[in-house]
Order: sequence, then structure tokens, then C-alpha cells
Amino acid sequence: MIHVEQLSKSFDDLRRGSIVALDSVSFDVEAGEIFGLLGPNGAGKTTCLRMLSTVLQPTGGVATVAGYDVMTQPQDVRTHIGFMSCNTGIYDRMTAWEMVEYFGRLYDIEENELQERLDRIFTTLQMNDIRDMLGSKMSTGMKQKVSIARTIIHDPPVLIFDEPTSGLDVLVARAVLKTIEALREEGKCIIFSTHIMREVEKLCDRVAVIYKGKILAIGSIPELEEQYHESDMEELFFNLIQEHEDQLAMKAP
Ligand SMILES: Nc1ncnc2c1ncn2[C@@H]1O[C@H](COP(=O)(O)OP(=O)(O)OP(=O)(O)O)[C@@H](O)[C@H]1O
Repeated sequence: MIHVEQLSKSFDDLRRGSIVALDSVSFDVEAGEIFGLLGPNGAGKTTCLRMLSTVLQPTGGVATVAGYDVMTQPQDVRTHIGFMSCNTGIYDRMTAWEMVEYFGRLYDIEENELQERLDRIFTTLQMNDIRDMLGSKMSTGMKQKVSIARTIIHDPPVLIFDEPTSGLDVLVARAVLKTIEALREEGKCIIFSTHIMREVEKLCDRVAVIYKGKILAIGSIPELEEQYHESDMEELFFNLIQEHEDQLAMKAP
């Protein structure tokens, strides 16, 4: 469903010169799977997800999403994905229902089908009590639910979540994670970025540890624990980063 091969992205930064935000990254994600990108700030997670959602153009490598090439078929990619980040916007002057309906209409969903989907999503995400609430009156958690609803209204096979729980309290974060789990049960292909170890342990079928634009390790958690002889995910993560830093230091002139 998602195929990424040697994907790279450099930015020309006025102050810092050329920045390699992502460096020859490769992975695949299947339907019915949650794949985590785990890395600290600045690791390249957002850059990777933005390229998969066609917001940014790669400077090297290839990526296909639902069979469509992000470079040559961006429009097809866009109709087959739902993208949500922690700052996906909510309109103050629209109700929850109007907002999700509005996004459904942007995708040209037939009217009867749209109303059925709205009913289903509002029930599944337990949003019926905020149906008529304006964006300006919503709590952060309510806004996050509306963001998820608008991300899935066109029933895309691929879902891309960029740090979806960032800034949320534990209760709302838990509800968001439960929703993502339920979407996996529906057979969605899900890629999810985070810097929170526990989220990966709870949710992800496989994970890529990403640091300074490179994938340092990739696999299921049991696979990684076995490969690196470390059962504590946090220790494993720090060890991988330390090892990478040591290698960089050895290469430095
Ligand atoms: N538009 C840009 N211009 C220049 N540099 C950029 C740009 N976007 C990202 N970068 C740089 O690329 C690197 C990777 O950033 P990215 O936002 O992908 O990391 P991240 O893993 O998502 O981190 P965070 O959790 O902080 O969002 C960083 O060094 C960042 O400063």
C-alpha cells in the first residue's frame, strides 16, 4: 500500500546551507498495519510524511501510495489518503457536522452516501453530542475528533498521522489512539509518527527508528528486541542513537 525506496529530501536553508532532512529511507506498509516512525525532534518524520502526502516533492528516490506515484500522480495519491497532523485546522464558524460534511463535498461524495457516512462516523467517534457545536466552542479533544472525522470521510485506504496526540491530555490522547486502532481493524494502511515510546509499544505492528534523516532500525518490537538484545524499548532507542553518534564522530575529520 505504501512503498518507499531510497527516499531523500534536502532543503536549501539560508542560514544552515543544505540540510539533508531525509537520507535514502526505504520501507513498506501493508493494509491492516500500523507502521510507526519513531524519532526525536528534527529526525525527518514530518518531512517523510509530507512527501507521502504530496505536500513536498522528494529530491531523490521513489514513493508510491495505494499504487500511485507521489511525484507523477499526486492527485490520485491525494484522493486515496487521509492526512492529519496535530495542527490540522478547525473552522470557528462551522459546526462539527458542517465541517465534516464540507470536506466530504470537496471529495464529491454522492449526497445520500455522504449523509450515511457522516452518521456512521459521528456514531463511531462518539461525536453525536457535538454535532451542532461551533468550532469556536470546542475543546482540544473535540477538535481532534473532528480532525479525524474529516480525515476519514472519503474512506481512504491509507491514513497518515503526524504526531496526532501532540499537545493532548492523556484521556484525549487515549481516545485518538483507540480510534487509530479501530481504523486498523477496518483494514486501513496506517503510518503514524511520534516521539513517544509508549505509543509505539501500544499501537504499532512495526516501527522504524529514525534519527538525523536515517532509519537506524526497522521491524516489529519483538524483532527489534531480539536483534539488539534489549527488551527495554527506551534503552534500545538511546543505544541506537548513541551508536549512530559514535559512528558520525569516527567519520568526522
Ligand atoms: N522547509 C524547510 N526548510 C529548511 N529546513 C527544513 C524545512 N523543513 C524541515 N527542515 C529541517 O529538516 C529536518 C527534519 O525536520 P522534520 O520537521 O521533518 O523533523 P521531525 O522529525 O518531524 O521533527 P519534529 O518532531 O520536531 O516535527 C530538521 O533539521 C528541520 O530543521
